[in-house]
Amino acid sequence: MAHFGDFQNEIYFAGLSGVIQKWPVDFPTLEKRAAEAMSTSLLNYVRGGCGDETTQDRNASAFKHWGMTPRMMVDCTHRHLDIELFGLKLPSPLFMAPIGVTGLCTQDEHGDLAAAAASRMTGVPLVASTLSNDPMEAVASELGDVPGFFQLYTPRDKALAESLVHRAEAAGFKALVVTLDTWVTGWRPRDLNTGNFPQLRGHVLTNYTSDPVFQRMLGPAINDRATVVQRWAQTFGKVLTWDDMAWLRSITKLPLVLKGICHPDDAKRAVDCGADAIYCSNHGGRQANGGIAAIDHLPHVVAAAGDTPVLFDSGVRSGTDVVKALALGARAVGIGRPYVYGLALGGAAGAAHVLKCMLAEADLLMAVNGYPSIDAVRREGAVRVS
Ligand SMILES: Cc1cc2nc3c(=O)[nH]c(=O)nc-3n(C[C@H](O)[C@H](O)[C@H](O)COP(=O)(O)O)c2cc1C
Ligand SMILES: O=C(O)C(=O)c1ccccc1
Repeated sequence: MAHFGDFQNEIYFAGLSGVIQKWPVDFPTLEKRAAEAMSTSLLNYVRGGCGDETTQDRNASAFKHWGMTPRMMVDCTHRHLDIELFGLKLPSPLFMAPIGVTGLCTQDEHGDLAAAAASRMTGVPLVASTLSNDPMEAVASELGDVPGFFQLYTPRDKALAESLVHRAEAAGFKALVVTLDTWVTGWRPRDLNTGNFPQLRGHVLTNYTSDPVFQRMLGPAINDRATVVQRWAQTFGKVLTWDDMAWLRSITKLPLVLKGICHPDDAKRAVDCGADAIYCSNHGGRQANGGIAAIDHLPHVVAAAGDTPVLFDSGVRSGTDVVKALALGARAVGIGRPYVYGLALGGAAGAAHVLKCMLAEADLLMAVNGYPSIDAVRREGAVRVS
């Protein structure tokens, strides 16, 4: 696995000496280039959010309202970006958020394997989505020695839910991330106007069709796409309440992470119910419109979570954003759309490039800010500017 110093050599020092990267190093150019490479329908699905996209726009722009203060006369020759999470030592605080259509984002439609390969190339853990073109076992094996986490969309059928979780454990995933905010899809005008929902066209359902419980539910109809989609839609989104926590806790020994928590009281409740980590996120502004930016929720969620680690995503577009989220208390920081655009442009290598740029920028910012470690970043914090 490459070291950050290598990423600095590969991207930053190479740039200083006149080497031009194959793919952009900044998000706006990356998105523009990816938009040229992707089909309109896939681009709409990935880029879009809910309603008039106010929440989604706020997610990214709110990072500008947080500022950090540099410290001088600190030896930052060597920075330490490693973190501990679930007893695992991770080389950096970055992770890849679960994205249900990564499978469709490469030419060969094996984008889930490409995302896993990018994880292996960079050491940045992947949270593998339930919605996948390749079975989770294949994704896990592509990760090599880099730990991966499995994201669960909890089916209404409990036997199916338990089967997916047991498969994730057997495949070697190191944590279970249960997404709470998407038992039903948000109001997404771009997709509604074009009738474009990849899952409802039979894509990314391989974790279901490869599952023995789902196969039993369907019988011979497992080979009939229309029936698969219909049964999937019937079972997709269990309405979870706090009463389900005991059941969720009972079906796995893996660390349990609750994704989609934005309210401090929900964070407290999650900790009381035995969650091992809180994942503060508003699903990249794709579920509930009219909300405040996820990064503005983060400090309150962190305060409420106490010693329980808080993961964060939604709106992270640069290494600077990564450092700000850490300064506001996140233990680990996830990115969504940026690595998907990398995948669309250059497969595994393209996604790895995006991750390397994030890490190289974050590392360099820590160097010039006089923050030698993540502890130092957290200690210095970030302040809200009007
Ligand atoms: C195209 C797309 C598909 C997504 N699919 C999933 C998913 O399958 N499971 C999940 O928990 N979150 C999913 N998300 C939400 C991401 O995990 C993450 O919360 C969000 O993308 C972070 O925001 P960002 O894209 O602004 O970085 C998806 C997001 C996008 C853009
Ligand atoms: O597109 C998404 O954000 C997503 O996660 C999803 C998953 C299943 C159904 C609808 C949306």
